[in-house]
Amino acid sequence: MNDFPQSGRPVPAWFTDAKFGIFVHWGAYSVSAWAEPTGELGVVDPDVWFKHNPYAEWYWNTIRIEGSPAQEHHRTTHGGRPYDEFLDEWKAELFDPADWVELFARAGARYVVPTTKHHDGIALWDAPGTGIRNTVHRGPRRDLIADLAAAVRARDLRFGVYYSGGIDWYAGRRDPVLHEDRMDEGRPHEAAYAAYAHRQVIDLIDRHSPDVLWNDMGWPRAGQADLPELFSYYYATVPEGVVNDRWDNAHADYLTSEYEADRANEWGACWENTRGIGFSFGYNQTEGPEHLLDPADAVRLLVDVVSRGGNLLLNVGPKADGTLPQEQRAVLEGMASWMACHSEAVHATRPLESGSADPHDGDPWVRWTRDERHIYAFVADVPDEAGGRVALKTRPGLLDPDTAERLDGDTVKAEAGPEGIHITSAGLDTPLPTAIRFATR
Ligand SMILES: C[C@@H]1N[C@H](CNC(=O)c2cc3ccccc3[nH]2)[C@@H](O)[C@H](O)[C@@H]1O
Repeated sequence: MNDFPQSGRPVPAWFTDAKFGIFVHWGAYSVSAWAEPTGELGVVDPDVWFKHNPYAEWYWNTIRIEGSPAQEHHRTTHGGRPYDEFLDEWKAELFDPADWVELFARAGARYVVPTTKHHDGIALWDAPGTGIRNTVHRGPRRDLIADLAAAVRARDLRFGVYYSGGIDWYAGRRDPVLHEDRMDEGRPHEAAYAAYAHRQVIDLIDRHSPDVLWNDMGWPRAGQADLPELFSYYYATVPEGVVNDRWDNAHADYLTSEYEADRANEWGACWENTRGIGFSFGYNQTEGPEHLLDPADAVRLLVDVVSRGGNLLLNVGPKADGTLPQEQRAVLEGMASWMACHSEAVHATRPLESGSADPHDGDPWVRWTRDERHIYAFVADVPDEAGGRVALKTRPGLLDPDTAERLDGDTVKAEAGPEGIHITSAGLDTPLPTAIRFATR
């Protein structure tokens, strides 16, 4: 958990209003595309995590752990050959950034954040200091970041960059990380690496003026004294830019949580929860439907996060050929269908004042958002035997029952009740939430 106050700089309204972003983890690890679907970060026993890492983007680390199933898989499937060869095998021959971005936009995403350099040190652009170990000179032979940035901005979405400043198993020349207690041993802190990383982040700023600087796993100690200058340069270049909280407590415009880890960061003016659609960020071919969110799960996650004042950064892990896995597309398509009539209850809303209306888990499932003139109740899983009738606990006088309207157009009846508002409407017995709009008194 971060034990420092957020920067105090007001978070730009575009970020607080955005509510929903798409993370993209794409790399040489998308060729191996293999991990054990062990479970969620923050739920899996840390003693189990690294040897049975569900993050397919950690493949190079996991195959170097003696006795790991990934090591056995790498031996039997890839003959134990060097990880670096996956960069040359990665062709991205079907990469169509406009197709990706159209789906992201329809799903309701307002920003997109691709990995520019993950822990394996392979850059998805012609990054300074990388020589030919990047996707411009090998494998795809394409500046994947520039191509995606152009498509994102052409669709009027915001563009951010993920950069693994804290871990670089190549430039950092580090042994595998075996346990979270020894995570720091896997991190390079030398001045040479710090200068290398600093120069690359400056290059990304110069090339793309990214709206989000999403660093991961901290920053090399030898370079931390230079971070204030880096952030000043960033804000001078991108006045509405936002910086996340993973710079070793140096600075943050907003805090992040990941799956169930660091959930204590979910407070304050704005925060962001990130996770994959399954248990991995990089594409993992071993994941089946039982490991993935379905559209209702994804919508409920988004609504719950937004109702508590956060953003959701939901990840897609493209295949090596540049296509989005069909099962991940299906989740975003489901979100797009729902968002078509629910966007107003999500984007640019705020949480309700605490105590004015109760969220509820179970049957029914209830969450709330508001804007200047309306309050939105999201309802799901209303038991059938209740005949579609559900009591919403609200502060007396908060809502005008006569103004109730379902955003999907179906009919709803509302009347004042002893604990707030009673609504009666058919078809609320599904896991997919339905929003009911009320005018505020
Ligand atoms: C977005 C996500 N961020 C991860 C950073 N890792 C952690 O924050 C982390 C790993 C871990 C393992 C045990 C206990 C805590 C941990 N945090 C990366 O390691 C992932 O590959 C991915 O990029």
